[in-house]
Amino acid sequence: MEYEQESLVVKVSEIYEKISKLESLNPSNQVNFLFTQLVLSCIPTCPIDVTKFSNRVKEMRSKLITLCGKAEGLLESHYSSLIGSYENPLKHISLFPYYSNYLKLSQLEFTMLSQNCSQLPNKVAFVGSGPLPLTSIVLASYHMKTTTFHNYDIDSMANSQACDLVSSDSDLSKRMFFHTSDIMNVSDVLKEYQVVFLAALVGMNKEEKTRVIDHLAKNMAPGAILLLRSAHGARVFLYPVIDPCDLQEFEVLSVFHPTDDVINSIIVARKKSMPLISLNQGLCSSKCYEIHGLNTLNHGNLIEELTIDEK
Ligand SMILES: C[S@@+](CC[C@H](N)C(=O)[O-])C[C@H]1O[C@@H](n2cnc3c(N)ncnc32)[C@H](O)[C@@H]1O
Repeated sequence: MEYEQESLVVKVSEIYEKISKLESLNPSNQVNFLFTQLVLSCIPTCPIDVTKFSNRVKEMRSKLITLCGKAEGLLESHYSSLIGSYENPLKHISLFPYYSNYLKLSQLEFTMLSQNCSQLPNKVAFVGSGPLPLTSIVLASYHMKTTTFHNYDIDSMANSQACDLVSSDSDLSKRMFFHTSDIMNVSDVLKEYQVVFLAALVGMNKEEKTRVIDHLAKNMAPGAILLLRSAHGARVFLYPVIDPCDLQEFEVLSVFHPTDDVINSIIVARKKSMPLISLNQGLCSSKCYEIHGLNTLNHGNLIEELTIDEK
């Protein structure tokens, strides 16, 4: 393991040790300080191959992702309650400390979607919308003003909080729907959505996430778009990673790895209409492949059309 990766692992491990000893993951100065330190440590986008980690580091990473997921859920629930206490909650949505990150992430996801869809979708699903469904709210408010959003969450409390945020808004209350279910139990209706968004925290490891992806592949309509969140570089310590080869039933259209404070990578893929020999097929044989980026976004970041040289 090169020096840069080694020192990163040491830093992340030290922060993990402190986080794992916290009494509670509810928002507090101490929790916020540690997770801010963790995120800042994981900003570098130096390529990291998680398959090369030792078992000890793999185990630490898996536990850390779970702790991050719990803390993110508690943070979103905390702010959803606070924002929901106002008469017009959506007018106070920017109280969420990472609202500007969601504005950027949603802008990027919309840009990538627009580059791969000939027209705006009428009906989309967001899987893992949570108590503070910011992506759906931002997309519906600023980018997709005629689209209906069907938000799925396994947690009825999360949906109840989310519903409270939009119920007083004359527009979004008619375009945002919330369904309480494990997405693994949702099948036929999935073929009605032209686009399915998959949240980063649905499936807390590659096995769980690929099970969800395979379920979506089985039930989405041919030609429908799957937009999912992954992680790249040091951010692999915060979220599970999905590689193009994990999307065998899809044609991977573009991959985006942010280099700024937007943490998630974005993958846009289209459900294959028929068994095609696709660009991302066969990548499972060798993990060491390069995705060459074309700097086509004026964000100074990389959006990577899939030109993959298999090594
Ligand atoms: C806390 S939100 C965070 C959303 C975050 N912004 C992201 O991109 O992941 C993640 C939500 O996914 C939900 N979730 C996890 N697994 C799920 C599943 N199998 N089906 C439906 N919802 C699920 C959780 O209940 C949680 O509310």
